Amino acid sequence: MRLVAEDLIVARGGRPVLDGVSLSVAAGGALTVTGPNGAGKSTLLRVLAGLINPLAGRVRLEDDAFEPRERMHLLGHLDAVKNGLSVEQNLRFARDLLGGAGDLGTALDRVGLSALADLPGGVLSAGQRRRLALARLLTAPRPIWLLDEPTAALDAAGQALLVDLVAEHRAKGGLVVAATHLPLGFEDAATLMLGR
Ligand SMILES: Nc1ncnc2c1ncn2[C@@H]1O[C@H](COP(=O)(O)OP(=O)(O)OP(=O)(O)O)[C@@H](O)[C@H]1O
Repeated sequence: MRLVAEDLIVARGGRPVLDGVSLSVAAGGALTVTGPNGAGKSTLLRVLAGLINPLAGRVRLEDDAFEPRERMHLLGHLDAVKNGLSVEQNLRFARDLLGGAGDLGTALDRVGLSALADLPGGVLSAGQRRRLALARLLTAPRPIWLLDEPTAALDAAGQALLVDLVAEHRAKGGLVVAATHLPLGFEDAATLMLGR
């Protein structure tokens, strides 16, 4: 499988944001998208996820029969935690919505949230919410991970966990596109600089 975007031209609010952006990431690969505030990193991830239509250009998967958006996880700025559901219920809801079958307890254990499984999502700290978002990647496996500032709010152990999860995902043939201002420590990641 290969994720390919060709000559994307994207406007938001009537202003040009991306002008002729292309990328190609093979199975097992990682691409880090960098650039100053407002350069269009989040916009690019949303276009890849099929949530924003480009004015021109296209996103496609090579060697894969599915629609790109059916194969992707977008981990965005907002961690989409439902405050009234428990941590485990939140994870079950997301898993079932995405048609996954991963074990909830195993995923919560992996991200360090087992002891909080029965707490309401609304009381989680920012880093704990981000860890819950990482658990969603595990319970509903999809080959393409689109990660927007994935280390935001994560402590050092959480950042190391992210590096491990990404390495395991790539070893299984997954691929990752991550928007970031900080070095993420992903091995052999290519870089796309926007806004230059
Ligand atoms: N819903 C929207 N309506 C209009 N303009 C928008 C909208 N969302 C984003 N933009 C504009 O698109 C441009 C790119 O925004 P985007 O969030 O993709 O940048 P970014 O590179 O991710 O920035 P940051 O580093 O600050 O997170 C910005 O100028 C922003 O103001």
